[in-house]
Amino acid sequence: MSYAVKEAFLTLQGEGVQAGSRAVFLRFAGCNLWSGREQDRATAQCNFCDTDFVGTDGQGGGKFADANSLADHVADLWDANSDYRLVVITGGEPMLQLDEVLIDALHRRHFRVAVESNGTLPATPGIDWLCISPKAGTDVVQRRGNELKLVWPQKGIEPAELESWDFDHFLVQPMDCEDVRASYDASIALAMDRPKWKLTLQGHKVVGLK
Ligand SMILES: C[S@@+](CC[C@H](N)C(=O)[O-])C[C@H]1O[C@@H](n2cnc3c(N)ncnc32)[C@H](O)[C@@H]1O
Ligand SMILES: Nc1nc2[nH]cc(C(=O)O)c2c(=O)[nH]1
Ligand code: SF4
Ligand SMILES: [Mg+2]
Repeated sequence: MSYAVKEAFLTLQGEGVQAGSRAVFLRFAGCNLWSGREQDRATAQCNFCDTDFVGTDGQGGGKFADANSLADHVADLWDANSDYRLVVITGGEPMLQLDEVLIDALHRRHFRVAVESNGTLPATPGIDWLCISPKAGTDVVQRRGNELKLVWPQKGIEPAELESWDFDHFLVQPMDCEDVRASYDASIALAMDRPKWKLTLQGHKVVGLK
């Protein structure tokens, strides 16, 4: 299978329980909840996205003919430092393209494979670290993983109803928007109110990383 990659780059994971970890980010093009066009944002199923995932024109992006060529590209970005290899596969929605052939190819190159997904598609087997971030009004079929990351506030989601899902960590992440102070306050209130939830911040934005 071929893969459409918006961008791929080396950075530190900015979000969630693995925040601070050196990682190659592999951002697939395309999403099933928004076209990525600004004129469609208001009517999209997910309308607060902070990411450009349209096309294959970003840094380190392109079309890759097969899993081995894409896994080689990821390994090149990691460079000579060989231990603790981590790739974070995101998007867009990575489950539209991620298959077991690619996961196997990354494992053969000694990567741990982390994935960020909206949970509306079943997770591909073989993922080492799965983060699911539910979106209001969507049918989340993937209710098991390592971390559940709720962007907050979102009308139409009740945190209490997510607490029976099978995750090791329940995280609340302030929505980046015009009134980010209000998102901080709402997220602090949730974590103070419901001790199952931990506050996570988008650290890469604070320190100026991609
Ligand atoms: C761009 S999404 C790509 C992966 C997948 N489509 C998803 O939504 O989980 C990566 C992460 O950024 C989060 N995110 C997107 N827009 C955000 C915003 N405005 N503020 C905070 N987090 C945001 C998503 O919820 C998700 O956890
Ligand atoms: N540094 C950094 N960490 C991230 N964690 C999740 C991200 C994403 O866009 O999926 C992201 C991102 O875009 N950059
Ligand atoms: S599901 Fe993820 S990639 Fe798609 S629009 Fe929402 S935040 Fe962006
Ligand atoms: Mg991001």
